[in-house]
Amino acid sequence: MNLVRAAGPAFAIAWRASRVATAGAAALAVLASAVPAASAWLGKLLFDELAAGRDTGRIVLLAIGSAAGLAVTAAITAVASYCTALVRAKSAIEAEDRLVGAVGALPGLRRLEDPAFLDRVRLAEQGAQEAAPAVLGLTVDAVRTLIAVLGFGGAVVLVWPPMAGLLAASLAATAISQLTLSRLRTRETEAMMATQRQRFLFRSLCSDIRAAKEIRLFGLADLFRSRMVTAVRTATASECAMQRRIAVAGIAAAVVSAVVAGIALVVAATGAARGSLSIGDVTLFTAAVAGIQSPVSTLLNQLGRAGGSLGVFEHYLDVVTTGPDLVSGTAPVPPLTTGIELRDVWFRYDETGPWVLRGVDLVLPQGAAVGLVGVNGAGKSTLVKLLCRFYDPDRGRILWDGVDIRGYDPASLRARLGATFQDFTSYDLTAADNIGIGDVARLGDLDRIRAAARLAEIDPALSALPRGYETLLSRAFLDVDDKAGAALSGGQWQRVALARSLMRAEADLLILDEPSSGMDADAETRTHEALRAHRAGRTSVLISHRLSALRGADRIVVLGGGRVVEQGTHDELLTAGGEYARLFSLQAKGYAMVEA
Ligand SMILES: Nc1ncnc2c1ncn2[C@@H]1O[C@H](COP(=O)(O)OP(=O)(O)OP(=O)(O)O)[C@@H](O)[C@H]1O
Repeated sequence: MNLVRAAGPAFAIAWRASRVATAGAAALAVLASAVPAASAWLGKLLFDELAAGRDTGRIVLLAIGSAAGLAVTAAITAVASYCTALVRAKSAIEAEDRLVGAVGALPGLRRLEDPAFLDRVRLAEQGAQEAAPAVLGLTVDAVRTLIAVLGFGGAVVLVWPPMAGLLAASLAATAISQLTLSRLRTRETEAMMATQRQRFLFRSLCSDIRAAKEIRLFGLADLFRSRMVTAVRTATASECAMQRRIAVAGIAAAVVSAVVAGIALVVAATGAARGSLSIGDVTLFTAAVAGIQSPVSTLLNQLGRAGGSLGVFEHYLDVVTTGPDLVSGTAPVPPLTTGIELRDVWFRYDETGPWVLRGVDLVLPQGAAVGLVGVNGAGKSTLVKLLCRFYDPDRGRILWDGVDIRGYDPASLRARLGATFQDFTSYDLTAADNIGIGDVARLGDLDRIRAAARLAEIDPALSALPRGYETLLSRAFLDVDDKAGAALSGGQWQRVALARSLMRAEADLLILDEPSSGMDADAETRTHEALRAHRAGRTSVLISHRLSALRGADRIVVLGGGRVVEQGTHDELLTAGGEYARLFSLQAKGYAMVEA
């Protein structure tokens, strides 16, 4: 059962997060639960003394004792609540840390592209926050209930034994309804994930600055809003149906409890009228029925909630225990001496999808600058992703100096690469950090950062920012300090991304996927001149649709139909008159027409 599999790890999170607060919350809650029974017993003695009309001093003492019990319960409960809040806050940090760590440790990209896995991560976040406090609350309530049942149960059995059976029946009914509801809640949460995904997608689109221009220009706001509202309506209708079921179950449980309490009162009152029970017995008996019913129904309620939370927590356990999405060796990657070879590499993004690479054979000799060419969708970026080992080929092998890269530790492989991706990231960090994170070990090395920025032709622009390299490249804090941030243009961001990849000056392989697509003609020419000098004698792959940028490459490889269709130097390929020559002359013709 879910509850059993998940309860131990959930409690372990609370325990690891704070032993003192967890133990404190449990001990105090248990202590607080013992006081009402003692208080009720003092109440019984008080009423018996009153009925007998004995010693006033004793009556006062019993009254004070009974009242003090209430005050002590309230004080202990308040401290226990504080400890529980502490456990909740610390467990959330502990669980989130493990969750983010587990997702970040996945070596490949496949799981992160799987919507079902992403839903699971979202559910895991929810489960991570709720499960540990829920289990702690459940444990505390279970002990409390046990004490209350033992404390009050004796009184019930002594006064009228059949009452115990009646109580047990009413509690069993509540237990069944709560457990059914908890299962329903979990199933409901899981079933609504696709709708929720749609809802958040459209909601975030409506306020996303990157989409704002197109949304306004194409008048998409109403379309996206209505799609979001449809998703919200579906989710809300489902939530309302669930709440209706919860309400019906709650009414049924309340009716059963009231009937049982009513029977208890009738039994006690007729017993007292007949003289078989004292007034104290009556107060104790009625207090006992309420004293058992209340904690047991709280426990069952808690059981229902914990069941729901633990059901969701199962997703957390699945995510944090998920195995790596790439099977790898642990050996560190040695420096490249001969070259990298792709041997009959086949690849597709999913098992039923079309093949993107269909038997690529390619050698990237050590020290050679290789240019990669192909029409949109030819598979150039995919090939780069395989070189970085974000995925493994479905067939064939990629060899690093003759050794399959699957035998190496992926982190060690990536430490030997420098790369600018076509869809690079713009980080809300300072200019220095935006470049420095390209080599985390040199994050504070401003000389190195500036050298990389100079190579990418972005140093003057960054130096001129209000706080130079310490300026935050984000508008997130401009409301509190007008010098706190700065916005860069698309081409400037691209140069920052390029500088980031150049931080690893000693990289064994430098990959540049369209590093200058957003730059103006001047900047592009200068950047490619600088890169040409930088790439000389280094192993590099440059992808560019601007074929003139690849002219100086030691080898140009043309991808087509998922294979290498031709390769050679610029001159050799022009002479061959194949695909490259066709593309090159098309571009050259375009420039000639512009000049004419
Ligand atoms: N993450 C992905 N999941 C599924 N299919 C993908 C994914 N990324 C790319 N593809 C598909 O793989 C094919 C090759 O894409 P890729 O990005 O490698 O092409 P490319 O040669 O770099 O194109 P471009 O010149 O437009 O950048 C395309 O048909 C694309 O739809």
